[in-house]
Amino acid sequence: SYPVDVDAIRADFPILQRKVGGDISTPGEHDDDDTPLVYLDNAATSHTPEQVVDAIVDYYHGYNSNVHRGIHHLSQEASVAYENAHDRVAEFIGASGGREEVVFTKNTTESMNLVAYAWGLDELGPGDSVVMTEMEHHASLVTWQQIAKKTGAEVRYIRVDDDGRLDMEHAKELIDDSTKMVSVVHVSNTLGTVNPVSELADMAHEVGAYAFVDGAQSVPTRPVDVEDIDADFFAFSGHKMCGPTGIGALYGKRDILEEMQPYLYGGEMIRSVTYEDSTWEDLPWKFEAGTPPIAQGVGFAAAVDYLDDIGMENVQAHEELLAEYAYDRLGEFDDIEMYGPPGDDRGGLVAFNLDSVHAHDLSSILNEQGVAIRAGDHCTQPLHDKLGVAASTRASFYIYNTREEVDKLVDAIDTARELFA
Ligand SMILES: Cc1ncc(COP(=O)(O)O)c(CNc2co[nH]c2=O)c1O
Repeated sequence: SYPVDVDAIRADFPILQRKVGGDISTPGEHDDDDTPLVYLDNAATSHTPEQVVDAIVDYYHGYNSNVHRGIHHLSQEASVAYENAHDRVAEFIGASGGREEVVFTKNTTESMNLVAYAWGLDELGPGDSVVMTEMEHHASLVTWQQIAKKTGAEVRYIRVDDDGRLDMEHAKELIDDSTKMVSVVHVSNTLGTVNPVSELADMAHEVGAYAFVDGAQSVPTRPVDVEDIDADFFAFSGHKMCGPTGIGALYGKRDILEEMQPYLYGGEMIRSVTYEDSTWEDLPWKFEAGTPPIAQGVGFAAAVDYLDDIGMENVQAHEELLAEYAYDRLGEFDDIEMYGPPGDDRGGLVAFNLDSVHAHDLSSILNEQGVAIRAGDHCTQPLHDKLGVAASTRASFYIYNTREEVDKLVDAIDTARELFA
């Protein structure tokens, strides 16, 4: 048994019935596919339930229009749906300020860049520091690294110890009076480590710094309350939480967003424009220049409804059950090296390497058996350098995966082991 009704959930995802293995040059044609799909790449992107697809189709069929209160009926319907989607996402993460504290972006990466450009370029300078961790995703690591180069600020990285957890004594050393931003990943998409973001936010606030949490792997997989954590900013993506691609969110405390200047200019984000200057719309529209991802916003809200119906405590329990099961199964083999904390103390993913088989070769062999996992550095290249490996293979689980699919992963690895023996 599982914390969620896996069979009922799987019925909402027709793609899970797919067979694979045929010619990939004809997307959408599957007549020569014959290998059942085992999808274990959810940290890269999750699948999209019928309920979300239907909401997007209903939008295009029923009330497609540009937003921000055109005079005609369709525009007003679309505006209400798009604005309400902001409220729905805000409610999901415990943002009591509602839509004024949730900016829709393209993805987590754009959310990170919005703060780096709209706040970082103005507020950072020589003598300032931005503190991150060694396990950051490139979305934050490269962004703050480059903004620091432009502004003369310094980036610092909290050490990750041998079992994949943060060295909090080192964090205390790095977060000091020079620190203006502490930007940390909540759940590592490579190690599965769950970082103490509330404690790190407190440490940031003690020195007058902001706390930015990268929630791309946490908002989809566990209950998140941004006000409990007391984050000043929180970023996540719709496509990793049953939503469509092309939409993400930046949560920001209202008074901080109010102070920030936009960094993308154009229509929809202005209140008045003359040849000499312009004034800005209210939050969050000030940060949403141009025609926004309207259909994606509707889909994002439908994805939040879908996950809420399952219950995020149940989503978390299911993922952790599968992560622990996978950690135990893979741990049966001496020729498999796993990265990150023990199986009972991690998010729903396991990155590993099989001795003497390069991650890309292993994932190719697994793919031939229908098992979809990720091989590479998972956009955490510096972390892989630190681990002393060029790449790793990563299995990541979600609400529709089962123990049997973990067993299929283990069997497929066995096939690879024999092939390379
Ligand atoms: C922790 C973390 N931060 C940021 C991002 C960036 O999200 P995006 O802007 O929507 O791409 C990802 C996506 N992680 C992955 C995307 O593909 N493989 C992954 O592991 C992530 O896992």
